[in-house]
Amino acid sequence: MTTPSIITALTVRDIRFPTSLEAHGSDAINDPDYSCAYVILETDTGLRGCGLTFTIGRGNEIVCKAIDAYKRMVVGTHLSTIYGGFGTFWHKLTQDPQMRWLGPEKGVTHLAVAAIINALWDLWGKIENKPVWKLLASMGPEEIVPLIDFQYISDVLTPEEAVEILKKSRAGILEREKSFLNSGYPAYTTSAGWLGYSEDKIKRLCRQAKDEGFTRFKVKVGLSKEDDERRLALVRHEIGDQCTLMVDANQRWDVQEAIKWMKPLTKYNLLWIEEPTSPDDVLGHATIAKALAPYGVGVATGESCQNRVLFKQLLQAQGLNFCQIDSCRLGGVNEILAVYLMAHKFDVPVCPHAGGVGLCEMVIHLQAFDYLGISTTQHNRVIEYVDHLHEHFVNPVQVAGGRYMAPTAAGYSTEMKESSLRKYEYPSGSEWQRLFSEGKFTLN
Ligand SMILES: C[C@H](O)[C@@H](O)CC(=O)C(=O)O
Ligand SMILES: [Mg+2]
Repeated sequence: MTTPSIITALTVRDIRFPTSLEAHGSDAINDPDYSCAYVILETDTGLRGCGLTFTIGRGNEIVCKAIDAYKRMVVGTHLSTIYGGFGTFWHKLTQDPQMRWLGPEKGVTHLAVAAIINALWDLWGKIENKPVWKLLASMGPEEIVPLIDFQYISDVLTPEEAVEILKKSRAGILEREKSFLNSGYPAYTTSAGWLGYSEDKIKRLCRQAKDEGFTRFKVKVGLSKEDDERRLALVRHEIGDQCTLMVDANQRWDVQEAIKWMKPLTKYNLLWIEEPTSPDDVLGHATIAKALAPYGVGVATGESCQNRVLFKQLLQAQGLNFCQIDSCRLGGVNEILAVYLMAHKFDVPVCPHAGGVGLCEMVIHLQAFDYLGISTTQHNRVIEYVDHLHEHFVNPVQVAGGRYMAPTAAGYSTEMKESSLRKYEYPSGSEWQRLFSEGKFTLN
């Protein structure tokens, strides 16, 4: 293969799936149509890198527009400039002296950066003919650390400390890689726990997931105390006392409301309450974590945590017991590595968020590298799995016996099938045209 040398084009496509029709992904706050702003990078040799950032429908067009605004900083750039100084290139995107005003490093512009960075990692894996987890594992500490922008986190983690952590963690990496290739990584499922599902559907999906080997389940809560009690009693009965159960409120409560709401639910032996309050409320999370600790319930958060700086504060304030990085909310792999290293330093396990489209495909690469080269353990760590939309990917995630299998294809597993892109591009795709004609959706 001729190695590409320059990015010649960046295309972005608005891809949406009508998941709200069957309440897939529903929770106390969100009624999602799982969507992605999908980026295709083309190079001078015809090799393509594909990336995405996740949204839940309306507003996806705004993220696509934001990605367009970054085109000028990507198209025409030599790959040696990007991959030879990835942390510097990442900083250039996120600190552009005008685009920065729309953030900084949060919201639509940070989602846009994530999609571009994810596409660049997919391209890098394809150039090196390695899955991204293997690409990362093949890099030494002195290659990993320059990928990261340490601005605003150097009071907690310096490049020198990061090198020391990575050097120490390399011991045994080959044995851990063999173990990962043989037995993958433990998962939990949220697919039985969406808030809009009927009790019969929840029962059926719990049984199905248990038959498939899952022993960890997450259930949505937060709309009605009575409904939460009924649903948790049902799920705990279906899965039995030996299985692990977590709940997720998707930012529904105020701080004291969260504590009051959760106390009676602790009888269901819950591992964590996820997003109990605003993702911006660091001290609120710390108050909830302290109040629920005597009940043995941890706090998990991160899927809406805007950047490494907020994660830094959550870790400093002991506002989370489980760190849930999201492959598209942060600015892609480079920033996520910073959060993994900080979480390791604070001895907080990372359990990636993956409830969306394409997220499962990415987080297995990230969590595999945490196991191989950062925390070096799978203890108290688990990756979320949702059983939606994997059929639209060229290299979909593989899960068996309640465990993710190691991806083997080169890249970041983010490439989608052209047939799916054509069907689900919004609003011109054939599926959307059909849904409009049937009156199931109106063009908003
Ligand atoms: C809107 C999404 O489906 C959200 O509910 C996912 C989530 O919070 C999770 O998977 O955790
Ligand atoms: Mg969640």
